Amino acid sequence: MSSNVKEDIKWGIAPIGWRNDDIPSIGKDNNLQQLLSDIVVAGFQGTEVGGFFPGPEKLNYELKLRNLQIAGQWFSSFIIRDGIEKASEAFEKHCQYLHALNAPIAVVSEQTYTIQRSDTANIFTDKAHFTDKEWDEVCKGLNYYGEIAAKYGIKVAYHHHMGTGIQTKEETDRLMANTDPKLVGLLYDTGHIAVSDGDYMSLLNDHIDRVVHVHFKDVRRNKEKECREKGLTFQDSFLNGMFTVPGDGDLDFKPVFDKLVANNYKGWIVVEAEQDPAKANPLEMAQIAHKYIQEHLIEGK
Ligand SMILES: O=C1C[C@@H](O)[C@H](O)[C@@H](O)C1=O
Ligand SMILES: [Co+2]
Repeated sequence: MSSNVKEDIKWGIAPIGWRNDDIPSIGKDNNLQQLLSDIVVAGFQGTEVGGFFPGPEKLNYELKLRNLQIAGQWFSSFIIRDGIEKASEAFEKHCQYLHALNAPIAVVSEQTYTIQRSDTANIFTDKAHFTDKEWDEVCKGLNYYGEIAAKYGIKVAYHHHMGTGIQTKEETDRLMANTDPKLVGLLYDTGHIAVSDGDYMSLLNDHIDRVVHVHFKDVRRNKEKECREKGLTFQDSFLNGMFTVPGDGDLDFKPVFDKLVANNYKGWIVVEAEQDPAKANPLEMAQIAHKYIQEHLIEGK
């Protein structure tokens, strides 16, 4: 059965185009009210929580004024570094915050050993790796996160991510094979898998039944090539324009969207494109994405 596109799929855009959690100085003048109002102007239904967002009371107030919803929030997990018990305590607080926002998704990434915030590591060659014992610990911990999240009516969406121990399709296959489908879902991020592996359809095709959340991140392949040749860090790569919004880069989102719809995907698709807001006006980028989605993906469905 296919999705009913209008009812089953919600469209969001992430704060990362306005302000970047990994480099707080980027876009620091874009405040919450401005960001949320831009999202409404561009025509999206919601967003994810950014690192600078306030507590639930103030945030719910600002969201209600604009009829916006929260899809979820990134959680930096340290199961390997801190052990399952301590990591789970932090995760439970995360779920309580999401629950107060009525948000359905906890985006999880195991950040032990990640190089995504390094000032020197080459994002294309220096990624993290886990030992077999660490893999077992992460999978066990993620299953436990799934149980915690379920108490709050929330789903765990695991985010494969450049620079981390779970980046490639092969690594994501291993994660999916060793976690419980009822407890751990997959966040499919087009941009991360396209830069990691080149091919971005195989991951979706093989794990479509586990996908509970989606990030639409486009890639400028010429910029990616330049960044790869220079051996840049993750931050320098996105500041040099490696990522952009759908419709502005080289990925084809049509087969991705068609696959999701054909498989009866129900949930959020969040546009997420980290760039330098001083070079790429966030509202203009949001409008480009919205136009592309309407004209190339939704129309005719
Ligand atoms: O989902 C994401 C959250 C960001 O903080 C991260 O660095 C970005 O690349 C991403 O895909
Ligand atoms: Co993402």
